[in-house]
Amino acid sequence: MFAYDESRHCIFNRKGVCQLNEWVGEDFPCLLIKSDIETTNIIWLNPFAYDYLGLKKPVEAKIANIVSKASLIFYESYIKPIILANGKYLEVQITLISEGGRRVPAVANLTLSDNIVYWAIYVAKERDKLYQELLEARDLLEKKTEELTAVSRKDSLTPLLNRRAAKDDINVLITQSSRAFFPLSFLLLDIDFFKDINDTFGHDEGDKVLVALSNLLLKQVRETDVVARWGGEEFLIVLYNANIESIKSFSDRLHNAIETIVLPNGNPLTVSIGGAVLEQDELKESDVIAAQLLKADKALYSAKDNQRAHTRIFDKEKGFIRL
Ligand SMILES: Nc1nc2c(ncn2[C@@H]2O[C@H](COP(=O)(O)OP(=O)(O)OP(=O)(O)O)[C@@H](O)[C@H]2O)c(=O)[nH]1
Repeated sequence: MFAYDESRHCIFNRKGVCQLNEWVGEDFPCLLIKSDIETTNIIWLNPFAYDYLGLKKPVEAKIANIVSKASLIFYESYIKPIILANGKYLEVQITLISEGGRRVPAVANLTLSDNIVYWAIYVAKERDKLYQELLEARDLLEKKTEELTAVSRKDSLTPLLNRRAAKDDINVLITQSSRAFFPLSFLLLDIDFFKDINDTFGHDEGDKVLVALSNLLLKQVRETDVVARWGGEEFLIVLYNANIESIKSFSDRLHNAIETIVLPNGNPLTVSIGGAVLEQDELKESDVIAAQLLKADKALYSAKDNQRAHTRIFDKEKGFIRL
């Protein structure tokens, strides 16, 4: 048994506890609506809903008047059967037609009791805004992470990879080669008489030479190769799927290209290169990179000891081969 106390706008149950106070609806910052399950006539709205939808009292509207056509079809074909079966449907996305015909995304919670559908509708503008902000923050974070990763992989002076990033990339190539073998060529490249360049033209001019050479190296290699600044005036190039013949044609081209970098005194820049080709059985080494670099370094020293400005390859049978 319920009793309605008009002066307090309250419906009390037998124990005198207030069960429903329709005027409290004024305080809810969402749309509260009651509709008939059969006719879809709107029976009651809270003041927030009246204002938001721009309806006049007494309300003579149906659900069709306050939601989009697509939302109405969705309600009739999908939501209604569910609330008839389960008594409720929570968090459903609908589109409201607000005052002035504006379409507004909203989220509705519906319950069914005594053939009346109780709608609590939250206008999703703020919610969408928050979601949008979250997406933007995530995108920004991803972009910043990418930028940071790129910065942490770069050498501080030149556009080349630093040592650590190069090792990471070379290890990827080594793993691929272990699955289905292809040769990798390790080339250590060292500028000739770089100390003299610094001493004669100054450290800044020396830096410019390092940057010019780095840019040139990037132009000479393929996407799949790795180029890094390995130390002060030493560079590492790992050629993907390259044997001694490949190194020969690559280094011929490279020496010619490097000589187009002209020093302030008019002399061309030259470099010495020491190379080693990774054999399949060397993939078993505990540190494949270190083992190849040791061979390449020996070949580089051999080139430095023999007039510089050329490439030498370490060969375990023939010793050092001048290319
Ligand atoms: N400008 C500049 N110089 C550097 C940088 N890193 C190392 N160097 C210099 O590179 C020079 C290397 O000198 P050396 O090892 O004697 O080699 P080199 O003069 O090229 O002689 P060879 O290799 O035998 O032909 C040193 O003077 C270093 O100070 C750098 O980032 N910028």
